[in-house]
Amino acid sequence: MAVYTQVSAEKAQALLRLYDVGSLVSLKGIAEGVENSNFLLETTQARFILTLYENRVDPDDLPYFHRLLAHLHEARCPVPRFIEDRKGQWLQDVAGRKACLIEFLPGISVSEPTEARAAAVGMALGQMHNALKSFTEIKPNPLGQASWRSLFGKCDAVATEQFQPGLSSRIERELDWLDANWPTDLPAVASHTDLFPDNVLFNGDRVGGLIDFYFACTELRAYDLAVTHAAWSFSNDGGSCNTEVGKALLDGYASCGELLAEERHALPVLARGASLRFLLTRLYDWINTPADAMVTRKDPLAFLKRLEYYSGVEGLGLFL
Ligand SMILES: Nc1ncnc2c1ncn2[C@@H]1O[C@H](COP(=O)(O)OP(=O)(O)OP(=O)(O)O)[C@@H](O)[C@H]1O
Ligand SMILES: N[C@@H](CCO)C(=O)O
Repeated sequence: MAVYTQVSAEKAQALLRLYDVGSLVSLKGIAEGVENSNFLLETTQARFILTLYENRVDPDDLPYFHRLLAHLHEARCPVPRFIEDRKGQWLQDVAGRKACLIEFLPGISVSEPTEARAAAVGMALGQMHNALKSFTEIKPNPLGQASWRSLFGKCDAVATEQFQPGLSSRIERELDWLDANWPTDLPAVASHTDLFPDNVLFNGDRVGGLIDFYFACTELRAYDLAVTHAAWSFSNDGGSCNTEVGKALLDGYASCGELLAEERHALPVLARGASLRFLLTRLYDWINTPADAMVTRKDPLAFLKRLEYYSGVEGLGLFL
């Protein structure tokens, strides 16, 4: 349940008095998500998402996310807008947290992607990267390739071995391999870097919303595509790869965005990197989140399985 900070009806009413969006009808905590506290807030005029930023989002990064979403909205990409109050303020203080009122986008997130939906997501990602060519602000990726060794260093060695014997040496080998093979000269653009199925809202097979931009940063755009491939083309546990879904995603991307031959060539390496990134962040969270915490811990091994798949012969064939 991702409601870490409670918001009373009185506090929500006081917040809404700053805006010109009607008065409070209902306020419900949203169970999905693990990073922030999210509420579905309905007024006499419309529905909104009220997000309170918890410890994992640096408030200093919020203006970047605001400018990024404004740019994408201007370019007609399906992203939610931050709502401004009567004074033009979009950032508020609610219950001791930085908070924003955000446009509600209708749609459902899917748990079993089809080829049609994977193609639509690929197209939406390609369109987004195109639109962001004119967004020139640079924000380094705090979870980029250069950070993975030190992130692994923060995962307790004993707990890692207890989690799965041999995992430490497998990760060490992969870190070395990625250091030696990581591409550096590919096009970079502001990227989502976490476009998992739970961050895409569909109306039928049409993408109605791309949400949760709080990992957005400047990255190799083909890495963003590789993350999306790793997130969409496997069963949740990583045990099986749906090659047709993966192909539909890549074809959708190439039809709307730009995929240079050297970017396609680098995808096997980037997909291994993407798998290691989520293996490491999930491992770190697994070790450091108490088993009885309110948050559901995500399985790191689901991304070890993806890593092994991408490292094998079958994995290479995915991107030809
Ligand atoms: N703009 C929006 N329109 C409609 N629903 C939304 C919107 N933003 C968020 N939601 C709903 O709230 C849920 C949680 O949002 P989000 O994924 O941003 O949470 P989070 O805690 O920041 O993220 P995560 O744990 O996925 O990193 C989503 O799964 C979705 O159901
Ligand atoms: N998408 C991430 C969670 C943080 O956004 C994961 O599945 O590990």
